[in-house]
Amino acid sequence: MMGGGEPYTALEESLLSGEAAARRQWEKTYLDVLGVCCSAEVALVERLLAPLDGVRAVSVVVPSRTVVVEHDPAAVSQSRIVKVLNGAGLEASVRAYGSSGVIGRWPSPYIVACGALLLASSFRWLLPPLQWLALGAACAGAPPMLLRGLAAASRLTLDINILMLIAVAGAVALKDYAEAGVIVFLFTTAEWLETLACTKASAGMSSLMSMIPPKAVLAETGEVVNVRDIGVGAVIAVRAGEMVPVDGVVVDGQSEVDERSLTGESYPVPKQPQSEVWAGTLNLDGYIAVRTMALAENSTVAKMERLVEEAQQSKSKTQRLIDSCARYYTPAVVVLGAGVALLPPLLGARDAERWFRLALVLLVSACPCALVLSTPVATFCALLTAARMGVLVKGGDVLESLGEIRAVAFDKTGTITRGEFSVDMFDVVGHKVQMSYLLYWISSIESKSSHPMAAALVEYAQSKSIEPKPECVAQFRILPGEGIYGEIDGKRIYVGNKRVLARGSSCQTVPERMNGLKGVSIGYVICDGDLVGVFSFSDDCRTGAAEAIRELASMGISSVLLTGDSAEAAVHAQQQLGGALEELHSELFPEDKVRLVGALKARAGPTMMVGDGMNDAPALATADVGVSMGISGSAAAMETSHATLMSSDILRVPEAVRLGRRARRTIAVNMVSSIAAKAAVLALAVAWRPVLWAAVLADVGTCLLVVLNSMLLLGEGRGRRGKEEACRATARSLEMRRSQLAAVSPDAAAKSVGKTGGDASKGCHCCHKPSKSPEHSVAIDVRAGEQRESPTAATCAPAKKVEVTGSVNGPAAPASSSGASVGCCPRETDSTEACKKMAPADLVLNICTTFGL
Ligand SMILES: Nc1ncnc2c1ncn2[C@@H]1O[C@H](COP(=O)(O)OP(=O)(O)OP(=O)(O)O)[C@@H](O)[C@H]1O
Ligand SMILES: [Mg+2]
Ligand SMILES: [Zn+2]
Repeated sequence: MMGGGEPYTALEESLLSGEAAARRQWEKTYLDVLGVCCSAEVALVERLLAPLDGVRAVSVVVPSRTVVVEHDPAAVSQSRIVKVLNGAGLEASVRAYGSSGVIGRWPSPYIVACGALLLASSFRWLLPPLQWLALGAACAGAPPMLLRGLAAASRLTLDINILMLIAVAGAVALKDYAEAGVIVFLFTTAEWLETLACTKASAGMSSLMSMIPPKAVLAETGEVVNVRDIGVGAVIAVRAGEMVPVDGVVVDGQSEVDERSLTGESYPVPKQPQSEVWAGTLNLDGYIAVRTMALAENSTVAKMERLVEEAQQSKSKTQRLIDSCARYYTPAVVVLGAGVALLPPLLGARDAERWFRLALVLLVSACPCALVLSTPVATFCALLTAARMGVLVKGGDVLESLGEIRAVAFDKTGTITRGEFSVDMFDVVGHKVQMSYLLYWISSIESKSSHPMAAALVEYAQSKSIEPKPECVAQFRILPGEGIYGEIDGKRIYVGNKRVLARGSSCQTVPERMNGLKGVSIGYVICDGDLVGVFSFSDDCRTGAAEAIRELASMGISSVLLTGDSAEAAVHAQQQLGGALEELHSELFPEDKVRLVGALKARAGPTMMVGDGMNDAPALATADVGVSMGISGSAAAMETSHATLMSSDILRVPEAVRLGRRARRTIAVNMVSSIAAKAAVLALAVAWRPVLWAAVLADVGTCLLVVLNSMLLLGEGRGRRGKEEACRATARSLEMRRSQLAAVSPDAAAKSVGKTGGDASKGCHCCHKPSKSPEHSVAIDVRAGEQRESPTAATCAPAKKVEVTGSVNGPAAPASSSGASVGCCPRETDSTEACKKMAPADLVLNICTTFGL
């Protein structure tokens, strides 16, 4: 965990009184702490808990008023922690497992008493002694403020509670009891309202946090065990309607699983033996037995939780700026306030009371809480929204960078394309080896590689009833950007592209017939220095890839393709995309990708790189925002990236950029309005009359507005999606089933394709618009192994720069009109505009729903 305290290193652990340390069992407790309202209290919470023995890490999530404590229950119990926090008036309680966090709907008795007394005191014009009730109101509402203020003061921190108490004391000193009562009432009520507003945020957070069921059933014995106690390799039973408790592989049964919690897309994903399933996803129908692949604490969803928590801790650029200013600015204003109160009377000014009031107004206005809240609350809400739509963003910094992106570099294999290759052609060259041997060698070596092409080759061999034997392979090596090498049966074998041909064989001429092939990746097999086999692959673009690139273009973001594959394959992808990409770069080594991303950064500005493979990791790290594809993508890419798309839906890329932009705008609005409100109050005080309650209202009011405005980000992307989302989802799940069907029986798939193909020509099956999307039908045709046709439209191309680096056979194919392939459900850009315009109405709506009106 970052920020709140570092985990013990092994060394420190051993330095701890040996035995005790060894027996330590860390556990995480989630606490609802209603008293946390400002960043000032974060320091307080940390100072309170960190010194306790047995507490390893403390993290405070301000927007959802959650404190996460990692502690050893044997050394310090949950109730002890709660007691310590409540001792400082922080109103802490342990969050029950799976509960939705803060529930306090009703105002505390202090607020009620304060309000009632204040109301009664307003009749003082009838009965003057009633004015004392206002003093009573101030006293009734003050205890929680007083407790927190004292706790902060005793630790030499200056917080909002102290400032407010000074203001109340000042009002009392001026014998203005009504004002004192109003200040206390406004302050406590605003805090309560803020807590209510935060319920939404914390509900969102716990819906992320507590998806994993606490218990699981062992398949063999039927025994119910704690999820934490399940080891790797155990087989657990998951019945219909249950959550999958641990990441694993299905070993028995068949079912459909809703992976929305991870991918943000809710449609049933079919699972059968060998399919991977993830913790936190919902088994919809059917029984499956799952062999676990990770401990519960290492499951993907647990990693996600940790990331969202950590993202809260890592401060963004804007936030750091505010923090560093706040440090100087609060003491400066206290000094200034004292000066304003004392100097003019000392210099002989007549109106001492006015100056004193002015000083109090200055002090209250000095509270930076709205400004300090303006970034973290917005960041938190945006991160939560991102996570819910299946984009895991690792921190506020990344979110801010997302909003600045001017160029996107896409990897080809597995990012723009599906990464599901099919072998179109496989031929033996020469008479040195037989086909069956060749296939046996290749599939054995390839089964040690994780490249998408490897899977296709292994499958191809298996379809010819040849079983790979990876255990017979020696000296296996990956040659980045080229292919692989391995030794089997005493033969030294290279498999890969043209470069491998140059490396491994003396004959460097490409066989005659290979020159005619266009739009496919070609592979070579070299055995002991001789070319012995050639094969060709094809791979299709993902649905939505063209749409995503066009959407980026409409946002003023240019897209380029970086691939390790051949120029022909790059051009083929560009054709399938309808010429949407601005530049193509092919036959790249990993370091070329890094260089090109750097060049793009220098030329176009902040750059995003989207990739999936091992060879993308350095480029991902170089980009301003590196986005890795999918949970099933390469682990290295996921580690080095700044954000991960949990699903393979590439349309999330423009959506994430849009979210980043919205977040930046929200933060700017928050900051400007919180500064403007203070400035207005100060101007009013100087020009007219210092009104203390107005200053308090401006302070707590802007705090509340900042929170509510930030929460608009929680709804981002919801209304706009809906129907079209459902439409795309069904289309995709149909497609998936079809491809599964194709794997089992190509005939059946072809039939089903024929049917849908017919539909596609008439219109989209769900929105009934005439389908103009060649992308749609082509994808299907290719799947079924029918005649492939490129989706080039009849309209001629707009002048677009298509730059192809690397060698190309023949001139680059003309880019087809990018306007031609409109998906069946175009994303309504107009409705996005409408959404933006609705913001003020949204705010009202948000306030109403938040307070249950
Ligand atoms: N396991 C393998 N089997 C056969 N060929 C391979 C293998 N690994 C790599 N190659 C060859 O090397 C080329 C470059 O591989 P690399 O991993 O750098 O890029 P890629 O993943 O194909 O493309 P992209 O960069 O778009 O993801 C591939 O196009 C392929 O021709
Ligand atoms: Mg790749
Ligand atoms: Zn404040």
